[in-house]
Amino acid sequence: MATLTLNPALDMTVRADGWQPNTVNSGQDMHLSAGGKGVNVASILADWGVTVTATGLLGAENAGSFETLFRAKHIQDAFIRVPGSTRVGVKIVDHAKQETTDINLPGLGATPELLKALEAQLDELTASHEVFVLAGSLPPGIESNYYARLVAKLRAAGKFVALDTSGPALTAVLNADTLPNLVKPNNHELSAALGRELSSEQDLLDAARTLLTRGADLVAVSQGEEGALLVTRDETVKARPPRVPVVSTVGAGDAMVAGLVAAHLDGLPLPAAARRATSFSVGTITRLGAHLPPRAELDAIAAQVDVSVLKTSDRLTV
Ligand SMILES: Nc1ncnc2c1ncn2[C@@H]1O[C@H](COP(=O)(O)OP(=O)(O)O)[C@@H](O)[C@H]1O
Ligand SMILES: O=P(O)(O)OC[C@H]1O[C@](O)(COP(=O)(O)O)[C@@H](O)[C@@H]1O
Repeated sequence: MATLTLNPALDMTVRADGWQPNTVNSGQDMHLSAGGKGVNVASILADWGVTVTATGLLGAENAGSFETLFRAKHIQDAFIRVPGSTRVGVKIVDHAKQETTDINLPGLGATPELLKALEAQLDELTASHEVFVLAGSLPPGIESNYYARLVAKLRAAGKFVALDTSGPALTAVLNADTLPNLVKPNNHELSAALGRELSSEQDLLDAARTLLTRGADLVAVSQGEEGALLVTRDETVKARPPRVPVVSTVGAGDAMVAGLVAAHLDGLPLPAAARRATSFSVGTITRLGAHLPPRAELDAIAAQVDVSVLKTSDRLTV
């Protein structure tokens, strides 16, 4: 399978317990990790034992930690190198309050020449890969309908396509004629993309079901520590995570996408897919960077995920 990251990020996680805005704070620790949504999905799927190719646009000047990650996890590096440095993603974690604050920057601009090279790379990968994960924001220079057009192209070629993005790029996909097989917005991203407040779980379910009638096969709406709603045309599942000591929530959503793709590859039924995806997310937030814990720890987390199958007509309480 292949992941596409048009806007990777070198995530700088600063631990500053009890930090306050608008004042001077002391930090305890700093950690840099190669990230960005598709990179994280690739990293977690590789931990699970899946053969992964990672493509996209990567700044040539600070590619080292990405290359180290790809080598360590045997991820095939199909990134197009871009002049300049990949953006830094600033993540401030407060272990005392169990809070994570993200500051995501715009990223390196793409040029028509780079997009041409990327298109050729994607065509080559289409010939040899069946599953594609398109993940993360679009950098400057890429039109907001980029994913929408790519989803149509990949699905016309018979590929399984998963999408995790936000903002205008998500709006464009959700309004297009061809939807991805799997879409995983969080509740805020889905509200913003549809331009209306989805304030109850019933609102989220209704929105998800509309996307299913328009061609998606699985809509997973994640809701942070509340868990996630996973909806197919036949079934609706709510997966609630166990409470864990959170090191950083960065990568929680990417881990969920990775878990859902791993479940798809194994043909798991929806409740088992929900359990696996949630265990991947919870396992990831107990450590820095997008990495799965050892198998025994992951299995123990999976056993603690609360999965309930809802009737289509069930009204949920928030
Ligand atoms: N604080 C938390 N405690 C336990 N599980 C969490 C927490 N935050 C996120 N998760 C798990 O990670 C999943 C994805 O998280 P979410 O924050 O919704 O994704 P995203 O990173 O895309 O916004 C959730 O469905 C949940 O299972
Ligand atoms: O591409 P975007 O939307 O700007 O997000 C980039 C950020 O998302 C991450 O992939 C984490 O995503 P999630 O926490 O949503 O799983 C970071 O590694 C990266 O800094």
